[in-house]
Amino acid sequence: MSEAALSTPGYLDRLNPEQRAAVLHGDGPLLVLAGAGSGKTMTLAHRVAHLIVEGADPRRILLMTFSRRAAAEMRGRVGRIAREVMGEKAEALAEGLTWAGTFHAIGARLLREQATEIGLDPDFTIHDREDSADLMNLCRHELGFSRMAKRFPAKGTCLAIYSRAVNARAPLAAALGDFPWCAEWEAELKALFAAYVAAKQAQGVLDYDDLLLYWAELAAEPELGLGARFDHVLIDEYQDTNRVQAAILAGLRPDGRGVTVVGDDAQSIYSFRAAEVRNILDFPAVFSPPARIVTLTRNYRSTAPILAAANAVIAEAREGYAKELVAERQGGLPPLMIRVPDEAAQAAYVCERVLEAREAGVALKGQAALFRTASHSAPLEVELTRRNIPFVKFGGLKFLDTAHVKDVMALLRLAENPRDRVSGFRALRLVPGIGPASAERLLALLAAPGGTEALRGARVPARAAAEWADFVALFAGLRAGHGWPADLSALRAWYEPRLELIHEDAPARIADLATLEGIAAGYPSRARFLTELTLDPPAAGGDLAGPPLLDDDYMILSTIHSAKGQEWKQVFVLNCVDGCIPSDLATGSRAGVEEERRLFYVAMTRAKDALHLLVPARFHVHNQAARGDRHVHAARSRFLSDAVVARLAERSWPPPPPEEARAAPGPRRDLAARMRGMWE
Ligand SMILES: Nc1ncnc2c1ncn2[C@@H]1O[C@H](COP(=O)(O)OP(=O)(O)OP(=O)(O)O)[C@@H](O)[C@H]1O
Repeated sequence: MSEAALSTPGYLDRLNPEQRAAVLHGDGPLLVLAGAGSGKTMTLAHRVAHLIVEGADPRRILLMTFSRRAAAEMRGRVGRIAREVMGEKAEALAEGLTWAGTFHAIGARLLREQATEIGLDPDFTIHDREDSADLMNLCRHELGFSRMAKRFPAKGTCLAIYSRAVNARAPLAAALGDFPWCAEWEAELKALFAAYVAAKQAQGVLDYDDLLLYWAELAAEPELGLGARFDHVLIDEYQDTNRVQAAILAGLRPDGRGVTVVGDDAQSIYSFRAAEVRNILDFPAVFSPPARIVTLTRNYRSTAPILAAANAVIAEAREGYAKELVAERQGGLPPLMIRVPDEAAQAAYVCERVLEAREAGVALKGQAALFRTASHSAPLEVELTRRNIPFVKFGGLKFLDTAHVKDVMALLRLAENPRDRVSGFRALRLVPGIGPASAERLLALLAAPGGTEALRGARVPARAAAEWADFVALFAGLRAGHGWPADLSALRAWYEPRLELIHEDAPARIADLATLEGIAAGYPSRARFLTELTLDPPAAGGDLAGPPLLDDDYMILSTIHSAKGQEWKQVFVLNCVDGCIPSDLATGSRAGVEEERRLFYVAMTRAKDALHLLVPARFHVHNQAARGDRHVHAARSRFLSDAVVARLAERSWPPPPPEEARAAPGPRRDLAARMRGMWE
């Protein structure tokens, strides 16, 4: 051990023996198999800090997390731990941890740096899922598949099949096993995917999957030297990685030296993105000698009764999970299963309990309502607003999905890469009078060398003529670059007056763009900004807000997927009924139901002190025509089996009226007698 570590013997004392073993493990491959709330994030942060304390160069540590937020938190934690040991100079070292981020964001940076060596344009732009579906649609149209006698799969389905095939590294026929209704189109889909790949390459765009695919190829070529750039590779939430990600790791570190992966097979919830739980189960045997496994089974988060109920849920999983978690925190009340008549009552119940807890000193930020699908929280959002309880919602409609933000991003992307047709198509049509046909023609001009100049003299429809010169001036400025985020200010100055002409709610949209400019200032360049935001869009207002909002207290509303890795003192799980969880979209297959069970387990294990599982007797059917009023009567979720319910306390809410109010026989107001009385 180095002197620094010896002089501070207390620095790993707060860890338990298994956690400490994981932190102190040497150079061979390591798998930390950690149950919910067992301190895996904490252990990983200590391991990184320990490596730095021991002299590792932080710039040669590759740390992959599930979200940008998780990476930022991890950097903060590492910095704090290292500072305890090394004092102020740790600050600079932790800041050197520049290769911490999501797989996709790191892939994008590495590919840009090595672009010219692997035949990529270093100015490539990245398409989000929607842009990718649009490009797929364009190819589908150009191949004549949109005019087939029999209906050809829609653009989103085509993209899903493509993505499944490449991420699972499976032949198309195998990927079609998950889309049996499309199997008859195998030959056409193959032609379509070839055209899609050619279009992406011609336009200098990469989609999400490409970032991993190209990276896997790059990592597999030792002479390109990627593996030699890093001494340590650490990956969090390994249960949610897919085969391509496993291939990247294998390429970077064929012998497993310096590799640490951390995860929990019982929390694997992303198979719909081709995540492969076998990655973590098979990890030790990939290496020879096999990786060391450290198992963390002490749960520090939840009280014993909450953990007992969560353990009972996962015990019914089809595959057995090896770790039965043991609670460190004894005492506490059993989780509540609350029966409510409907979602309005559910919302009222949550609000009452939240306010009650706040009176008792639990901050709103320590309380969260979790739900399977973003739309499930709508009645609660109304009730919270009515009662003036501030909240921030994670998951669901993203800030970047709004039309005006997409417009701005498209124009910035086109300035970055004038060959990007999907972005160009959107951006050019912002000029009033430019329709689809003109946009196509102008894009062809723009894609040729000297394109920006060619735009100046381009023929445009008469209706667009007045605005055209302004647009070209803006675009030429953006191409040349005013600096960052000055580009965005220039763009806003052009776009916002136009927004005011089109939209009644322009002020709100302009406020969004001001927020966007605030975020932009946090990135060193336009390319980094576009890349990072496209890959990991801010999930909620809270993600975007600067310090003022962060000082406020607000409750958290989150989809269960977005709640991964987090914890709160009091947790409400909404709509614990069949059809919501498990979602009726998943009940078609056993694997689907098993994944929903793990999702329910993730939700329950977020709670530290209090857990409320809400079971409305009827719930509103979502995805129906606007203002539709279909309700269904709901059955308690199948995951709340008798064995699980035995570990819960059951209540009805609102409570039945007191005995005496109910007891009086006969009608409370005898209107019939009044009617008779009129004639007496
Ligand atoms: N050795 C320990 N002593 C005391 N508290 C601990 C210890 N290890 C972890 N904790 C606490 O337990 C809680 C859970 O830790 P952490 O978030 O790291 O768990 P996790 O395994 O990443 O959870 P999950 O996978 O469920 O998201 C945190 O509040 C953390 O501070």
